[in-house]
Amino acid sequence: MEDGEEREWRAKAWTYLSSVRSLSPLIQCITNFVSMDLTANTLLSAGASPAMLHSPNESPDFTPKVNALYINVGTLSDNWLPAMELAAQLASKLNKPWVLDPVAAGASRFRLKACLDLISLKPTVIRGNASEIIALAKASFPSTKGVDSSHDSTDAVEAAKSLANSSGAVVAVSGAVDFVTDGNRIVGARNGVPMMQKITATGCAVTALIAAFVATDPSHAMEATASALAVFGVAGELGMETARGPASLRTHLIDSLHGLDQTAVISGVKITAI
Ligand SMILES: Nc1ncnc2c1ncn2[C@@H]1O[C@H](COP(=O)(O)OP(=O)(O)O)[C@@H](O)[C@H]1O
Ligand SMILES: Cc1ncsc1CCOP(=O)(O)O
Ligand SMILES: [Mg+2]
Repeated sequence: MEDGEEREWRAKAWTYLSSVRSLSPLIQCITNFVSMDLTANTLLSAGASPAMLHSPNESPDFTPKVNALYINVGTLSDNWLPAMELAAQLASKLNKPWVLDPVAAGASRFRLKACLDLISLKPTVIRGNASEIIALAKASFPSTKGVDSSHDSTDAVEAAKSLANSSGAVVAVSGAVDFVTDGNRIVGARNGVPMMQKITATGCAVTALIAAFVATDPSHAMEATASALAVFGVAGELGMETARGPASLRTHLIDSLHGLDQTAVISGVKITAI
């Protein structure tokens, strides 16, 4: 039987999705080439307004207008890093929420240092898979195979707490259970289906969705983050009912996210305190 706290989380998740739909927050995405399409479509289907603008020449004009910034280092190259740093600096200075996806953080020294430098610019939320969060917490190379995790999310709970405490960010570790912590509290979202790991960029897309949820309520980043992860998971579960494999799940997930109603969210979201 569900307790009052679980019920509150279900209602909260629906409130966040409804706010994204009614406010349609503008999300600046500086993200990797692999994920651009799925990320933009995920944001659109949730009701947000994505803009993949990454030139350092336009961030001074554009970043002040956005509701949140999303930075993802997936296909990092030398010339993109200054653009990411400039946008992050602007967002921090303007008190706008910004969210980091540290793709493959432990795969190379360049990537690890880039992620740690970005974290020094005070992201509101960091969302990675277990291997990425462990690499960042240990600040050690080499510790990640590539973009896919070689750890379970439960292996990274202590690393997530430690990274949240050292960075001041809310930290989310995705996996079979998505854990979210501010360094003090921890909650777990038990939504989603394993097949979501077989679609490239679902992690990138859910981090962008976190940015949209946080944009509607920047002072409750932990609640918004857990809600975004659970809602994306519910969309995955519903999409899986008619999907035949990863390719059709990708389509059905986007359709389900767009069509989620109050009953589906209230009955589907599974968030509990750990
Ligand atoms: N075993 C699983 N069961 C259910 N959902 C999962 C599972 N693994 C990943 N997911 C979901 O897939 C999405 C991407 O997570 P993940 O694969 O961990 O990120 P990344 O793509 O960055 O490695 C998240 O929404 C997560 O909740
Ligand atoms: C395959 C790949 N290579 C560089 S970025 C990228 C996409 C990673 O997406 P995700 O972290 O969501 O699986
Ligand atoms: Mg990833």
